Amino acid sequence: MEYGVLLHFLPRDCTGLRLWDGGAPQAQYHHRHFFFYGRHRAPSLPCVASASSFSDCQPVRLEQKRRVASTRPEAAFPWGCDVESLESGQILQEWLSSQGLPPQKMELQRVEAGGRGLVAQRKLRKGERLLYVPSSLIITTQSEWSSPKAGNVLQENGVPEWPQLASFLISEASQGKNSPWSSYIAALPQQPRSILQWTALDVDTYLAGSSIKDRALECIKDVNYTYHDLQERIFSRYPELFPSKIYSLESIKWAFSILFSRLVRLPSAGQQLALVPWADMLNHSTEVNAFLDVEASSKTVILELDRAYEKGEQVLISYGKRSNAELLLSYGFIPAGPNTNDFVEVEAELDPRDEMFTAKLDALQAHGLSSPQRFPVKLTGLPMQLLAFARLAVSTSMQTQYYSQMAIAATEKGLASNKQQWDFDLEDKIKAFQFILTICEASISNLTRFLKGKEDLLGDDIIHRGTAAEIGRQPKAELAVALCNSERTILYRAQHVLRMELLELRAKKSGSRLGSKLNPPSFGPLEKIGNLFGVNSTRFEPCE
Ligand SMILES: C[S@@+](CC[C@H](N)C(=O)[O-])C[C@H]1O[C@@H](n2cnc3c(N)ncnc32)[C@H](O)[C@@H]1O
Repeated sequence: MEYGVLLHFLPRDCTGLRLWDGGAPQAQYHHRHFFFYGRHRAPSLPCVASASSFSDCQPVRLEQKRRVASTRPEAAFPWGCDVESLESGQILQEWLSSQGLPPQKMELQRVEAGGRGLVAQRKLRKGERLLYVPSSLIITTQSEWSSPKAGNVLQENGVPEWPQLASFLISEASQGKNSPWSSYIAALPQQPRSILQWTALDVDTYLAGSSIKDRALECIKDVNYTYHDLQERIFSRYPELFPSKIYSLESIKWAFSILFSRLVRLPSAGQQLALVPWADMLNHSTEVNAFLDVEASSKTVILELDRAYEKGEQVLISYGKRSNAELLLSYGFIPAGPNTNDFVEVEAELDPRDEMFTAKLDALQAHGLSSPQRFPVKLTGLPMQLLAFARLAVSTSMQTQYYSQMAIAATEKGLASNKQQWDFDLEDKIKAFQFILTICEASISNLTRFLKGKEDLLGDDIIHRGTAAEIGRQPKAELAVALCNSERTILYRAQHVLRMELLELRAKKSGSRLGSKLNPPSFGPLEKIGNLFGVNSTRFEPCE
């Protein structure tokens, strides 16, 4: 995963689509940038308030919740099904079989977390290959439109893949039974669970405590901008092909939510983006490493199992190495249990009262960074880049030539080329660790304040629940609480490590032997994923 991606995990590229090449080379559920013509050209949107207009971390009041509930939009289109509908799934499977999908070893069933999922009908071996969805049954930008003229207009106007695929879905959905994809579309949820189903007020209300709030608002805004761009440049110019009643903001949001939560990238097909019917009924697990891809010999989409399954067990795949916040944004859920890919973004900034502020800022900007700058604190460790930034921020040196070295070390590239950077003065090291501890503690306070405010709304017990079973039905407040709890867990771990580190450093400074007597920290139920911050392990690690 690119470092830059972690800092701006919905990367913006105003020239059009920029895809996020995250994680492993295998196929991943692919939620990335779909921006059409660039937000600067877009009209301002009354339905989406700007991030800065929202207050931070206000306790949520019941009246506010009622207001949110009463403004929730009704589905403005007749297609799709209830998120738990097995009947439409059955019809889908029959249609797929008639079109060449071979007999399956999994069956669509209701599952505890995730609505519907694919369940093994017999014992499945590790390494076994499943699915074999023929290429004629997958949707890509190359798929033929039932209304070829509409498809051609988008191609001729250079509309990027994401808005093209979204328009394809709407076009086919609007054809009803006349579309060859009608059985697929009928089995898609009418209310897919991405962040696009949240209003800006929902985000402001429920994600006020989380580092993800601004990203969520940006994401909603971006889809709004994309809709307005499409409307202005395509739909309004060809109203007979793109009637405004059908190509509405609501249907664009539905289509993007479907893409957010179901689109995959197929590595062996030149990284092609695709919707793969049937395969997209598989739910995600943070603990598996199985992905979809095209099998060269059969030219079909397959899943190779990375573990065995018993009959009746739900088969799971990986949507990629996603943090809980990313899973909430794209897929609308928070996984149960620890997620080793989880991280929370913290914001580090230079002190504007520092007399060397301008020189330090210049050094950062010369290397593509800024102040404030966001860094991902992962469940598995703190980023070394953050330590480099902290070192620059607390440096009392007037020697500006060192600033550049520190700024380089705060970037992904600089880290590899400068291994000597951590040999800095003990006093500066203490200050740098204290700087990071203060940032983490400020975020912890923010989250704690938010979670306390939520108690009124959710009842005392909910703060301690947050399991997949409870959040299976996805009330927004519960998702927000689960997210804030997971973010706070990461920050508590970081806080613990930093405090231990500071104790050691201060002991070293005062010549005491205390440092050598410290025990490795214990993380209770999270111990399962390893003593990640034990004294011998790396506490700071490079961002991937
Ligand atoms: C690719 S679809 C999977 C099929 C989906 N369950 C269905 O019935 O259409 C992705 C969606 O499934 C749900 N999902 C997947 N994995 C999940 C999990 N581990 N926990 C809760 N929901 C999950 C989320 O709503 C997500 O947006």
